[in-house]
Amino acid sequence: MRLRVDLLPGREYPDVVILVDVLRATTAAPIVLEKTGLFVTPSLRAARAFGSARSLLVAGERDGLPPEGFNYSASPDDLRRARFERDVVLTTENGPRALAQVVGARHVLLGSFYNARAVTEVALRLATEEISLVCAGMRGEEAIEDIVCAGFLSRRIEKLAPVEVRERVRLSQALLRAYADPLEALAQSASGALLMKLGLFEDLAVASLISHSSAVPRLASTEEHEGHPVYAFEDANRAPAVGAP
Ligand SMILES: O=C(O)[C@H](CS(=O)(=O)O)OP(=O)(O)O
Ligand SMILES: [Mg+2]
Repeated sequence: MRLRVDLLPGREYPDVVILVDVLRATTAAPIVLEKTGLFVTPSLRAARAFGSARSLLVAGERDGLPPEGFNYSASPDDLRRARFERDVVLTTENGPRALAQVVGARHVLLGSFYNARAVTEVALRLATEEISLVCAGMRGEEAIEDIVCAGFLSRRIEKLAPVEVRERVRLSQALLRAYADPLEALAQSASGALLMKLGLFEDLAVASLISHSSAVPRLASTEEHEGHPVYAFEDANRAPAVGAP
């Protein structure tokens, strides 16, 4: 089994992808999915239209803040406290765009520090040839927090199973070692700086918590809404096993 890290999305993915967008999409996703159904889209327009067509709650951000008319922001701290009466459609700037680049993989999972143990175990259960940890990045550039998290997840996977490791796995693990803890890495990242400027330090604190959720968002289906993709997720830890009767 091969283990790879991509600092940004950008190739064909044959088997299992763990998409990593620590600040904040793939931290928010398991938090929502623990409580209700989850859809993700890169498009603000599609989020609004799909949300109103299906009577969903709309969550997300642009420039770190919830767009007008949204029920929730992308804040993991707020979402942890929320009680959802309906399913949620989430749109953020980087994670959903990165998602659009990995949907060809056999299995697409969303991972972060927050669901680290669960997502690595599910990835190992599903994979037959390769696990790719794909960092979402920020506005097309590499993001420290995603690479450090990829280092963390790859180290866990290496402890759990024999894997053939590609060079960038070592690179991500070296970056992981450069920080005393995940929170320090998050605080030094561009996304972290933006969120702290907005007074959202608690989001960094929540995003650096390790294995607080056993929810593993797995891409279940994709549909078009007004010309934009909308991705439906299920919890791989609750859905029936692949191939089960
Ligand atoms: O959740 C977010 O706020 C980020 C945008 S930023 O990096 O904080 O500006 O979106 P994401 O898609 O989760 O990277
Ligand atoms: Mg991000």
